[in-house]
Amino acid sequence: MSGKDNKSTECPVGESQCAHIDALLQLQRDHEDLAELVLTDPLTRLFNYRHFSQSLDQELERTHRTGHPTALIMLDLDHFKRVNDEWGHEAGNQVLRQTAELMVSLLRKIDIPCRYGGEEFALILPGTPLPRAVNAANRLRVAIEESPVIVDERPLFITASMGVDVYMRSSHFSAEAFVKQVDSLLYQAKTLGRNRVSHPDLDSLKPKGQVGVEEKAALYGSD
Ligand SMILES: Nc1nc2c(ncn2[C@@H]2O[C@H](COP(=O)(O)OP(=O)(O)OP(=O)(O)O)[C@@H](O)[C@H]2O)c(=O)[nH]1
Repeated sequence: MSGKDNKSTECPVGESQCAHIDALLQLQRDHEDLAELVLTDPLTRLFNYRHFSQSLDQELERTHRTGHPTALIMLDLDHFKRVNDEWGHEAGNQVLRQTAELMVSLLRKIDIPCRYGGEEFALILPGTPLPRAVNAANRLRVAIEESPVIVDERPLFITASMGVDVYMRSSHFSAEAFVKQVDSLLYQAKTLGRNRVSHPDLDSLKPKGQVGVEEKAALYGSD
């Protein structure tokens, strides 16, 4: 701790044990705990819908400012109702927690994994072109498929379906419309048989005519 920090926790009346400072530090801890509670989902410890909504707005604004694309993955566990029905609600909760842990371990520190609701997750990947987001989604899909949850010493296998798309500086629609678009790709993944990642075809995304350097980087990455 620096001398400056020490000074900030000195007792205002010069006593070695200071009730005022203790109370202030406790208040600060309570405030941090509350802030975390407001923004996180208690079951999975991922960010909750409120934080997702705020972060997506911020990241899309950043995309407009900097030109760096924002990718969004919407993920839904497959046949989760069956898991609950056949293995019990607590086993279902265990699956949700393990899926969240896999997300955190496979994503970058700057990515924003959120529990969107129920068995649906939303992952914001700042500064990520579409092919990289699709790779990340597929890595996660395979990890989920290959990591059964152990319940009473028995393996419970689960799979996930995902939709992925990217928001670019040239995208002029709302965050809500973006989520809806990615959600419909997720729906497509479900109807195509589940345990898959649906995304726009890169060729169909190609802008007509000359492709700008920035747009090219957003679509394909800069390397
Ligand atoms: N254990 C547990 N179950 C949950 C939680 N939140 C939602 N669910 C369950 O998730 C299930 C979702 O079921 P559906 O929406 O029918 O979807 P599904 O069975 O996954 O089917 P598809 O999405 O079409 O593959 C329901 O049974 C909900 O009760 C939770 O926090 N814990």
